[in-house]
Amino acid sequence: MSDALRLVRLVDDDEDLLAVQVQTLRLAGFQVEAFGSALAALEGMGPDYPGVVLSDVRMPGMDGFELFTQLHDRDPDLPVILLTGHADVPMAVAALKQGAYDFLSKPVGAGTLVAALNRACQSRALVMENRALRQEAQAEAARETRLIGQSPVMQHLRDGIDRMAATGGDLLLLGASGTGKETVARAIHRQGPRRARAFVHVACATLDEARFETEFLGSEPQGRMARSPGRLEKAHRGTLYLDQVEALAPGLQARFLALIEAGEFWPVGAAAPRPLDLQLIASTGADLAALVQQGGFRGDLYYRLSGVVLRLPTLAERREDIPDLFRHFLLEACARLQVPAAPVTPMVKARLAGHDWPGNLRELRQYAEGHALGLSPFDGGGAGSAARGLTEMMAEYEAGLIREALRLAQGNASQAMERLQLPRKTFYDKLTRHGIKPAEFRDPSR
Ligand SMILES: Nc1ncnc2c1ncn2[C@@H]1O[C@H](COP(=O)(O)OP(=O)(O)OP(=O)(O)O)[C@@H](O)[C@H]1O
Repeated sequence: MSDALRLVRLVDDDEDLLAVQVQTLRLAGFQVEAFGSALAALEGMGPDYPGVVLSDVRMPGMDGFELFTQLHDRDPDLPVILLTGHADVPMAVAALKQGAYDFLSKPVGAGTLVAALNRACQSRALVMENRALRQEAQAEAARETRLIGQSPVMQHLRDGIDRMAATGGDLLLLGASGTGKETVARAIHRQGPRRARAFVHVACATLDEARFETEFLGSEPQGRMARSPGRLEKAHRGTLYLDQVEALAPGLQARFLALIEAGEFWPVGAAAPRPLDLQLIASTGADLAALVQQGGFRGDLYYRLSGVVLRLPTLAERREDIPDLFRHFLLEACARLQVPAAPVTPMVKARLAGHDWPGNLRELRQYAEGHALGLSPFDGGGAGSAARGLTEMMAEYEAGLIREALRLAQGNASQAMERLQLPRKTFYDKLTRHGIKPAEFRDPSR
């Protein structure tokens, strides 16, 4: 049997029979939870129970049929197998019609029992997997973000996304905080052949040895019988996204490298490892090559991860996308917060043009949200207006116009000056005051 969890909740008021069945099933490799009454077996059973139920029908108090009915109400997909004596067959047939998985007539041989439970566990595993995928797809749809932006750097990035989705190769995403690394990783996953499988996000900064074992590998926590699949297993056939890979502790860097080099993982309940099949996307805002030089990151892992690198531009490198992005975030915020669409005032435009947006898309998104709530200047006297005076806003607007002129002139200062109709000295004074360097607007490929 493949990846199915072989977990059985066994219910029988006959202690001797229960003991025999427990032994038979444990020998056959099942994890067994034994209960002497239906009431006890019902305890803690919710729709997320990953196993199956095998119950005797005839029991004092609540009988097996009633137990099945109650379980069926909680989760109609839960496989319940009933063990019946000769006289109970009509009742068992009625239970089948109402959705019981199967019934077995006593006395039942070990082979029949094990085969029926194996089938039930397989069916349960399929249901649980489908539910998990559906949930993931719903969450994905809720998170789904259209990649906004028509700037050349963004077009270039889109080509990279298309290529990576088509090849399914491993990839390193380089970009400052908030430039959209995770969004791009999700876009690659969504466009690629693994879209029906999971996209698993791993925040490397939160991983320590213990969490690597339990949460990532899914190893057995002390004293617990059931192993649950770790994030690695969940990413099998899907995409594994290693966020802030530079934050991976040195010991974990070594373990991680060994794992991807070996290309194997242990699924829950499996007797042997399986070949690991996933698209690995790592992201970093750090200069990993420099970290390697300084001994802060393993060179071998760096080379393994950085075969293909996509660099995400900062917002300052694609200022022409800012108005579209802002409108997108604003509409999204107004819909989410259920407030009327906020107008884009001249002061907002000035801020969009003048500010440097060091926090990139995340900062722009927050600003849009603040504007939707009336917190930006002159939108109703919120926090923003108190913090920023007219002089500051004018300076920002001015800086924005100068940048725009330099961009249109591709860094040529004389042309920019002409556009702005400014004398040379005034122009250069303003550049100094705003810390603007024309060279940054030149096209490096020319
Ligand atoms: N091209 C895009 N178009 C529209 N929205 C985007 C785009 N890229 C990113 N976003 C949005 O910008 C915000 C930041 O993006 P994301 O979380 O992907 O950045 P990140 O680089 O992974 O950030 P960090 O390094 O801080 O984790 C998110 O709200 C995301 O939905």
